[in-house]
Amino acid sequence: MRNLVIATRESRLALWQAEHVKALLEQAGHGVSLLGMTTRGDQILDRTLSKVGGKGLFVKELETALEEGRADLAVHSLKDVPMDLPEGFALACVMEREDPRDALVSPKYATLAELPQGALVGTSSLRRVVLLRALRPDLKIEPLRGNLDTRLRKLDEGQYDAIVLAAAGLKRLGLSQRIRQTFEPAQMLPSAGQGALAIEVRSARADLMELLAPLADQRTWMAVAAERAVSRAMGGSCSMPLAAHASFSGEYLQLSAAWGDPDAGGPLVRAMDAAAVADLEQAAALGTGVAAQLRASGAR
Ligand SMILES: NCc1[nH]cc(CCC(=O)O)c1CC(=O)O
Repeated sequence: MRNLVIATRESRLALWQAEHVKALLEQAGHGVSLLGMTTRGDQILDRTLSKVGGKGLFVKELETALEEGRADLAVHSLKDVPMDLPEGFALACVMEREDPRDALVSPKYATLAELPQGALVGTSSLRRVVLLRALRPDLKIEPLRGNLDTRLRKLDEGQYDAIVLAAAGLKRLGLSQRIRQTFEPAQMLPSAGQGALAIEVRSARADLMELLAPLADQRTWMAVAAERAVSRAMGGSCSMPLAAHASFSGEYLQLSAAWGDPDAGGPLVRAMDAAAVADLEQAAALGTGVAAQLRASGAR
């Protein structure tokens, strides 16, 4: 029996996710321990992430631990993983997806529609800002940063009338009773990879690739491969308000994407397509095609 070390951020959500993978590996007979660490993304709490360097901020320190052999694997919310991993790193697997939708949390109001004119909504992503603006142009939308507990505390202190965040994080932490409304993808399209967990290793570790393969959920992996191909083709970074969501209906993978101009506040550009998809390459091709449609409709 080998001992595996999981590098993880120390937010409650990141620790839950690392513990989840640890439990699965232990069930498979492996010894597992966690190596907790703080990333730049956790330290910078006063600025919108898109302004300070984006997704990589949450994964860099974990990759250094893998590189230095202090850890074997890193567990990430796939949404936070850059489209192209640095040379020498690879995703060993993408796991079963939790709820991919966004959720409204509010002490006072049960739905977005119930919010009064000009109500103050907190959210941390440009994607949510442009999608919220499209649904309710009257709302006042302010940045909201910090881990889940911090965001909920700011709401409870009365700094916002409502906040919008990922349902998956709330559900994983046993906070689903705080969700007042879950937005269907047609209403508020999720971010590429939202709700899915991914395990990153050094590409050279074929032993780990094999050991982790049973944790993969192939259909989730294909769906997020299509979503991430949209982001990649659009030059995706989190400074781009881009949404992409795919789900299977039988053999068919249905992919929708939306892009909004953060400055102009103009209309959203939307695109969708579906195809029979049986592997990651076909899934990525579907995503590339949808990105081309977005561009043809004016997305940059
Ligand atoms: N960017 C932070 C982040 N990364 C992953 C999740 C939620 C869990 C998930 O999407 O898997 C969140 C919180 C949020 O967006 O509200």
